[in-house]
Amino acid sequence: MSSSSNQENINKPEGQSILNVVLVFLIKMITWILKGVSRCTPHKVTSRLLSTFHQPDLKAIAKELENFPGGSIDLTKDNETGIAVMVINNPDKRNSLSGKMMVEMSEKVDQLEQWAQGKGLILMGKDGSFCSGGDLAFVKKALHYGAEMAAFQHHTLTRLHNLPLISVALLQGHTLGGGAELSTACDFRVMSTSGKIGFVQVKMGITTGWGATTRLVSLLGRKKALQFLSSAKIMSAQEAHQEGLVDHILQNSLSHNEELEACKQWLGLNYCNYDSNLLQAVKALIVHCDSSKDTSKSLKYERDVFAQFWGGPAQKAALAAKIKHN
Ligand SMILES: C[C@@H](C(=O)O)C(=O)SCCNC(=O)CCNC(=O)[C@H](O)C(C)(C)COP(=O)(O)OP(=O)(O)OC[C@H]1O[C@@H](n2cnc3c(N)ncnc32)[C@H](O)[C@@H]1OP(=O)(O)O
Repeated sequence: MSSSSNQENINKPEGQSILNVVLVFLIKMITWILKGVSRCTPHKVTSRLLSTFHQPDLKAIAKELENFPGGSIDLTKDNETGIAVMVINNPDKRNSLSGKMMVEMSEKVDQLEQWAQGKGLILMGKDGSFCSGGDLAFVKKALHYGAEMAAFQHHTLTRLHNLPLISVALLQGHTLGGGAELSTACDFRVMSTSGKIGFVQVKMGITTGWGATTRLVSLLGRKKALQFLSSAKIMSAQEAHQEGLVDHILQNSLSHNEELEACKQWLGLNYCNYDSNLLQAVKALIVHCDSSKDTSKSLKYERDVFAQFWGGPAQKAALAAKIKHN
C-alpha cells in the first residue's frame, strides 16, 4: 500500500511533465501551422476593409484626400478640334499626385463625361515629366489610408478609361509607379524618345493601388503584366514600344511644346477625323462590347491585396531608403 502510493507520488509529476511537454508541442505545432497558413493566404481582409470596399463613401474619402495639398490638375477643352488636354501640374515633385490632385482629377473626369463636342483627350504632365506616382509626402502621411485612396483612384480611373473620348497619355520624362498606372487608363500611349516608364511598385514594397494590374492584364495579357509588375523594370521608349505598351514614339529633338503638338496631330489625324457624335458612339460601343469591362471584382481584389502591403514594413523600409528610379 505504502509502496504503491509512493509509486503514484513519484509517477504523477513525471506524467504531468510529459503531458505538459506534449501540450506545449501541440500548441507550438498549431501556432506554426496557423502562421504558415496566414503566410500563404494572399489577402487577409479585415472587417474594416470589407465595409470600406463594399460601399466606399467617395465623398467622405474626397474630403479626407483634400487635406493633402499640393499641385493641381488643369483641363483645357478645345471645342473646335474636339481635343482636351489634362495636365498633371506638380512639376517641383515631378508631377507626383497629392490627395488634392486625386480629387481634382475626379472632378475633371466629371466634366469630360459631359463634354458633348469632345473627341479626344491628351493626359500629360507639366514641364516635360509625366508623373512619378504618389507624392511621397502624401504617401508617408497616408499610410493608414491606402484602402480608401485606392477605392477613390479606382473609381476615377475606371471612369477615365471608359470616357467616350479617345484618350492618349503623352509620356515625357519619367512615368513611374502610380504614373505608369495612370498611363494604362488611357486608350493609347505616345512617348518621347528619351522617356522612361516603370511599374516600380514592388521596389517600393507595395502592389498596384490605382488599378494597373487589372488594366494591364486586359491590355497585354498575363505574361507581359507579370513581367512588368514583378521586375519593376524601367523601360526606355524603344523597349516599351517593342513590348506593345507604347503605341507611338515621337520624333527626336522636339521641345516639350512641340511634342504636345505632335501628339495632338497623331491623335487628331489618326482618330479624331469624324463627327464627335459618331466617335463618342464608337468609343462607347467598344467599352460596352469589351467582355472584360466589368472590372469591379478584379479591382476590388487588387485593392484588397494592395491594402495588405500599404503601410507595411517593406513599404516603410523602401520609403526610408529614399529610392530614386532614374
Ligand atoms: C503611390 C504608389 C502607387 O503606385 O500606388 C507609387 O506611385 S510608388 C512610386 C513613387 N515614386 C517614386 O518613388 C519616385 C521617386 N523619385 C525618383 O525616382 C526621382 O525623383 C525621379 C522621378 C526619377 C526624378 O529624378 P530626377 O533626377 O530627374 O529629379 P530629382 O530626383 O532631383 O527630383 C526632383 C524633385 O522631385 C521630387 N520628387 C520626385 N518624385 C517624387 C514623388 N513621387 N513624390 C514627392 N517628390 C518627388 C524629388 O524629391 C526632388 O525634390 P527636391 O528637389 O526637393 O529634392
